[in-house]
Amino acid sequence: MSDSEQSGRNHDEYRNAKGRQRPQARRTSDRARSEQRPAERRRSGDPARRVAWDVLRQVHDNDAYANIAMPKALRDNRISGRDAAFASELAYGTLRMHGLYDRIIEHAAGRGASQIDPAVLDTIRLGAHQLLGMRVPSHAAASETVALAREVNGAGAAGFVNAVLRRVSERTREEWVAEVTAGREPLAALAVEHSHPEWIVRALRGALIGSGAAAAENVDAELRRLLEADNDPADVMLVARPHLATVEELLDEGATPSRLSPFGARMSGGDPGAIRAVRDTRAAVQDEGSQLLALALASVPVEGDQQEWLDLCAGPGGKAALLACLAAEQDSVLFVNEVSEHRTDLVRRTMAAALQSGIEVMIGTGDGRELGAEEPDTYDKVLVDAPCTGLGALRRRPEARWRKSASDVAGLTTLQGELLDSAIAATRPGGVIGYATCSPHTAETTAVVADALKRHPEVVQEDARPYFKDATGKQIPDLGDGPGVQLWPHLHDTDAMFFALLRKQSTSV
Ligand SMILES: C[S@@+](CC[C@H](N)C(=O)[O-])C[C@H]1O[C@@H](n2cnc3c(N)ncnc32)[C@H](O)[C@@H]1O
Repeated sequence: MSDSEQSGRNHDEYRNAKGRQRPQARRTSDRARSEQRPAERRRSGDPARRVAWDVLRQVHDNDAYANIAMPKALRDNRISGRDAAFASELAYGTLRMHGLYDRIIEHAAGRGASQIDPAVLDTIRLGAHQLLGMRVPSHAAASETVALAREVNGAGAAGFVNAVLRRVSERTREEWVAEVTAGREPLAALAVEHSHPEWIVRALRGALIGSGAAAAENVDAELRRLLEADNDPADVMLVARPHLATVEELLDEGATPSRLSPFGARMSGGDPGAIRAVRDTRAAVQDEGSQLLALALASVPVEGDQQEWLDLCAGPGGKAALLACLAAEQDSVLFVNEVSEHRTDLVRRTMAAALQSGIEVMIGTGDGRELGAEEPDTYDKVLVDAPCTGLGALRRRPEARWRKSASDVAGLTTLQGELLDSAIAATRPGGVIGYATCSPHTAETTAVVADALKRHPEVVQEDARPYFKDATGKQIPDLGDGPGVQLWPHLHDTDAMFFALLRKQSTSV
């Protein structure tokens, strides 16, 4: 990227693009509520359950993301404190677990889930989660959900909801699991019990073995732990961006120190947006795995001063912001590229404090697949945090598992390979490439890297494990057989991030 291209991309084009892109049309989430008659609204008496139902409908009807829809719904309905925590657990837990609940509901209702009106099915799912996944007393779970059904589904549907929930409440969760998994093949049974699509369970099992996190004799126990971790709501992790904020600032706000990242802090409750350092982007929400990846790439030795680093596909910029701060520490500069103008805009917002503090960052929009040909042999370090299925972050995105399909993988691996080719071309001899995914699927991780190594004899893979240190400087355990690193929710309490370290040889082979 030349300076003139940079200034064009950074300022004028950015402003033009921003001017053209109007905000998305407002979601119609409140439609059902506003259509209700006041008398009906009063009868519901439980705004928290209603909010949970609204969020489920937005997710299933409008493809909304629950963790974006929920805070807005809570704000709009002025729900806070324990009620907000209840509504969130109810909606997120239901979204995660409805793979299991639907099988139970089918038994209890005597018909397939697809034969139940989707809005009614969501109400029953909420009731099932209260009965089987939360400590809500049975009578309250049933009566409050039937009241909700009366409000949102109508009196006729409420009778059906009542009958189904009464049957659901007749057995414990363990008894239901035994009932609905009976006769299924072991992985299919595990998929139902832990509410994951079966193709994902198979992919995770393959990844546990492929990365060395499990062997044939213990893989099923490890897989079970992993699936349980996916269903366990993860604490919010924060990063104090170096030189912009301190971990102490976050601890003063009630966070606790993180175990792995020296810049991390853990929040077990509360709203990260209420923290000043987060609001002004000196700190941010960022999984520890992502922090470790950026720290690892920053710490890999590459000869030469005043280096140029590149984040090839950077939106929304979480790793780029950390890398930019770490680059500045080494008197180096980060170049940031992202294909989507909207996401480049997000990168700028993520980077606001870094940019204001004078940290030099060059931000541009372009197809990362072309950048290697445009700027060959240029960068000292290149990060490819590739678009992927996101199977490593299922614990953070309640609905994500149901939105992916096995057929998504092939298209993504082609793009991942092309981005990696371009990153290799853009790296100067002697420089390094960090290839990362937020998925442990071996087709997206080791297979993409192995194929790239076949195409590029000028590149060798190095052991990335020595660069993964905890907050005290000790080697992090259980990183797999190497040379790539695979993190796991059940082993590291991080998202299942993958990282491979490649070095372009100084002389061509
Ligand atoms: C996994 S995300 C990166 C996350 C980012 N590193 C962070 O920590 O915030 C992958 C990004 O790649 C971008 N992308 C997809 N195709 C691309 C391409 N051909 N060139 C550049 N970026 C691309 C996507 O828009 C997305 O923002």
